[in-house]
Amino acid sequence: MEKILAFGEIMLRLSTIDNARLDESTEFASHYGGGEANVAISLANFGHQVGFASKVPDNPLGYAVKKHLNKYGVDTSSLLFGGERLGTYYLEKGAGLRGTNVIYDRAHSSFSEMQELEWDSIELFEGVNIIHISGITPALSTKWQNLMVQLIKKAREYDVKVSLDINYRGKLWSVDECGAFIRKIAHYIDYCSAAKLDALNFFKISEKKDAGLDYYYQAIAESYPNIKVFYSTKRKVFDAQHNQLQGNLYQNGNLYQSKMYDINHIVDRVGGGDAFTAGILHGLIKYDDPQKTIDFAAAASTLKHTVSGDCNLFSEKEVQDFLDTSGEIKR
Ligand SMILES: O=C(O)C(=O)C[C@H](O)[C@H](O)CO
Repeated sequence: MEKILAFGEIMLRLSTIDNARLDESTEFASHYGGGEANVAISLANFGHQVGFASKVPDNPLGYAVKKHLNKYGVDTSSLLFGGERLGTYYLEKGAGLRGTNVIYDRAHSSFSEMQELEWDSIELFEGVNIIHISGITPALSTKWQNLMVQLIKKAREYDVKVSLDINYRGKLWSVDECGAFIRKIAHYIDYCSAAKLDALNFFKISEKKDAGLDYYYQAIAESYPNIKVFYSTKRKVFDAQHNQLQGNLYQNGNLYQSKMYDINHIVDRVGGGDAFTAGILHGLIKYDDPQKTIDFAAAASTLKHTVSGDCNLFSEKEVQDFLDTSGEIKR
């Protein structure tokens, strides 16, 4: 069985209730969030062997994170304890035309303050086939940019494939900073989330009139033939509760697309991309069929929009049932 190791920061998420503004909120719903942790949990729910490497404070807040991950079957033997605080983020939930707003409170967190990779590489990569990382971690500090390069190179030494979700976060760093970093590590990546804007902004591909997504993937692959799989979602936002979503997967020179889902009652959109990424990794590991993989990933992401919190809570069978029945009552 393949083992995946997700690596990144996990945070406490405090969300406003009933779409209240943050400054008038007297109570918050609490969840845990973090792009890579969300992927780990979703993969565990699909039945994979998955670990999560991070650092949280050595206090009840950190222990609660461990319990949260363990509840879904995520291995926490690489979860370190120490440092000052658990990163937090606030989510002011949007409604109608008012979009959701994220406010980070993660400076000086145990994870972001790490000065070196505190793991023993042999233990960290023991039995691991794929490491999943995202562009959120290097956005935390220049120190983390250096550490990520070290981590990725180590992963390659141990013959571990590298999955990167670019996950650009404009509140953490600039497009230029992100692009410079992505181009620095791109030669070491096997699977990469990227859409047209990522191709233009981060891989510096020139825009070509009327070119389809496959043109951009092919152009990136010419410079980085090591990237075997590209994937992205195409999203049309009507308002905070109504989006359309379609999945794209580029493999072996071909573009595969899912159907376009009309999600007209969004409960919580955050983590939808992570659910999609987990669906892609699941498909790459389990199905030797790119069309099946993209159909599964888009369905998994669509289902995620129906539950609160960052994590996708559906099993492989539930996603498969949804693909087969599309929302019918099951009796
Ligand atoms: O934005 C971040 O840094 C997070 O990791 C929080 C959320 O979990 C993430 O954005 C969801 O993809």
